[in-house]
Amino acid sequence: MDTIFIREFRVDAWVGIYEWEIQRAQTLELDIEIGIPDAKPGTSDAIGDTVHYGKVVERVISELKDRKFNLLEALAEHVCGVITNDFRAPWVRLSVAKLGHIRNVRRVGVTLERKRA
Ligand SMILES: Nc1nc2c(c(=O)[nH]1)N=C([C@H](O)[C@@H](O)CO)CN2
Repeated sequence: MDTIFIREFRVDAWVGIYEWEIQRAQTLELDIEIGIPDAKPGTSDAIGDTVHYGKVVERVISELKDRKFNLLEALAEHVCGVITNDFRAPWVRLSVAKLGHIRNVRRVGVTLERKRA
């Protein structure tokens, strides 16, 4: 499957189980791969035949602005749902990382892969 990628996408979000995380938003780093149906946009050359990556970035920022999650898994599930349902992507792989949370570890997080139902 052809894919679109969005890498090292930094976004502020409310996520975590500890008091300091509940009190303030933190910056996460997302890597997103989005399946696109087939080679159609390569031949049609039309933005309407593909997923507009700029719109995905805007939408993810707005989805995470005011929602609160305990777990990265739940946040990632929500974002995968938006991409498969609202952007009609057949497949998505999303990694979400917290930065500098654990000594000696630059990033910790989760990766989810989902297909459109
Ligand atoms: N599998 C997970 N483990 C942990 C998560 C999580 O979202 N998924 N979250 C935390 C805390 O919020 C932590 O990141 C604070 O530093 C711990 N483990």
